[in-house]
Amino acid sequence: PSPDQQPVNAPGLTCRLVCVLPSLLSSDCLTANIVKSHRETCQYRVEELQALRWKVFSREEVLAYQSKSVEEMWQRCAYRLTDSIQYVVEFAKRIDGFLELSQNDQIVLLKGGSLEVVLVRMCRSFNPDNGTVFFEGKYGGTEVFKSLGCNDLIASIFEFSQSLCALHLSEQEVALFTAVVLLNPERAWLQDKEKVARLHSHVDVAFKNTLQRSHRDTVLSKLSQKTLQLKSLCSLHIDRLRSFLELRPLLAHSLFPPLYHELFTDSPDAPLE
Ligand SMILES: N#Cc1cc2c(cc1C(F)(C(F)(F)F)C(F)(F)F)CC[C@H]1N(C(=O)[C@H]3CC[C@H](C(=O)O)CC3)CC[C@@]21S(=O)(=O)c1ccc(F)cc1
Repeated sequence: PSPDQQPVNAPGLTCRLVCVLPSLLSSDCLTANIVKSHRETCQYRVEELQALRWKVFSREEVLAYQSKSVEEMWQRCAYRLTDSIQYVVEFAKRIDGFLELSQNDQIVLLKGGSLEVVLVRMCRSFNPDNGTVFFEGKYGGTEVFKSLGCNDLIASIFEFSQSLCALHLSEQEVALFTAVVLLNPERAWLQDKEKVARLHSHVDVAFKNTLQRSHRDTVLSKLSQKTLQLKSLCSLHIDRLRSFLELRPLLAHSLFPPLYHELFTDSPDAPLE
């Protein structure tokens, strides 16, 4: 309301509105930016993934996967993961404020959070009705990944997807949750932690506003548990990957894409583009 129109008897209300309004506007703009960035940078649309749920691997196809070598199966997954992570890098770059962070902090956030974002995005390609995930064109259960030799990690990943699906997150909620996961100011080695914390809190407020408007506040507390599970999943991944690589020190460099090395091993080579 312009000054001459404002009701004389409610200066406090008008002032509060004027004070709150810009942050609501900016939080809605940030929400719109994050949801748009998410839609533009997922590999598959959720409608496509749901339409393909009937395409399940046959017994023969599962056996074929199980007869592959450990190396070949890790290589296939590593390439798919590297591919997905490149989409996550693009998602991050489109979030308002991310490119204003220092190059170092952009890389620190992506090294620490890209796998977590991929694991959240995975719930979109997971079918909770039969516990299968979309992989190389069809849906398969944990048995498809048997030759990886890390059944506990695979089982935990499937359980995580199953529990995330139980929250029935909308695309908007997945978008905002992955942005919150990515912009984590607690990542080690951040140069300007305060700047990341400000960006994180803007996204957090936008997420909370969105959830409150759709009466989904209960989801927030459940999602904070999910971030703890993500952390343990990722350390389990590094743990299994390290033991896999220790057995094959020479093979590793030829087996995995450079970006995979840059993100998941302490090797100094292959700068993150
Ligand atoms: N190398 C790998 C690797 C690769 C992947 C995951 C885990 C690992 C590990 F490492 C782990 F967990 F340790 F990191 C594992 F399990 F292999 F060890 C989970 C996310 C998966 N993923 C997806 O689900 C994408 C997410 C984005 C989505 C989109 O954008 O639309 C498309 C589908 C990308 C790679 C992929 S995968 O498809 O190879 C896959 C592998 C194992 C599994 F049990 C289920 C799936």
